[in-house]
Amino acid sequence: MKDILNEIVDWKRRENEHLGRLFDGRELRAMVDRQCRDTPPSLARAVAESGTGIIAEFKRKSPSKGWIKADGSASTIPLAYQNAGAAAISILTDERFFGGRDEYVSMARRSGVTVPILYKNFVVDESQLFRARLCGASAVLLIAACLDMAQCAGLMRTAHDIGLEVLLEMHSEAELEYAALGPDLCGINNRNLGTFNTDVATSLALAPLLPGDAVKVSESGIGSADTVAVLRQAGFSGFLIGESLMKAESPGKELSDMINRMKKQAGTCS
Ligand SMILES: O=P(O)(O)OC[C@@H](O)[C@@H](O)c1c[nH]c2ccccc12
Repeated sequence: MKDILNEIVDWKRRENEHLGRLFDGRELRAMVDRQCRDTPPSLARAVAESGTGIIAEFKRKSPSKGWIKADGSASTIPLAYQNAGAAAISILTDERFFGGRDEYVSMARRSGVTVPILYKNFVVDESQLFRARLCGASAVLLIAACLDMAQCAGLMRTAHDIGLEVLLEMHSEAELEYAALGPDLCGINNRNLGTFNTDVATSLALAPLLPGDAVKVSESGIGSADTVAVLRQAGFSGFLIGESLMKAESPGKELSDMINRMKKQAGTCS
């Protein structure tokens, strides 16, 4: 089977080259310096301090599932997530594989989303960081499997320089060494990006090996309040949830039902 991650990263490099002909990195950086004087809301704080810890994802399509919600609107769904109690929103901005766009972040902001927004893409080049900041994101995802340690450290430095936080995604014990770079949040992806299969056991196995003071986020394959409870018990304070919400007729309502179940469970425990 062809490794999907390799295919995506190859494409990303070509796409960056093409986009770089329209605006090069230096121009984008100058635009950031001129236009972005605000301090975006902190994803790490939102996750650590919110009651739910849920980062609800706007994802219209995926390589494993195809179209999940082709007509899903970035002007209504992220805001519905926020109203349902999401701590933060994740927005897929890759177009070819996930049906996303940078504009979806600005559309969500314009619709009234004030919680932190995670810019979700396969970042391999700093021009993507500038684009993330320009469209209104608070944080970017960096994926250990796409970057060597030096590249990852460099991108993290640039992200911090322009006021973005970093959620660093890891998937295997070998990748945990990247956590020493000091990201704002440490993510464990339950999905193998080679095959796209998910298994929450990945988070449970790796959590004890992460630095004790890391803000820990479990990503992918989370579909119920029970799973969130198990992950919370294992030390996670953030839960990145996409498909199980997006495939519902009303993603906002689905999230609100899940949060109600979480609250009921917390009530029975105390
Ligand atoms: O839809 P799910 O299984 O709830 O997963 C959400 C999110 O974790 C997933 O979209 C994701 C995690 N890391 C990524 C990296 C790139 C693209 C997508 C992802």
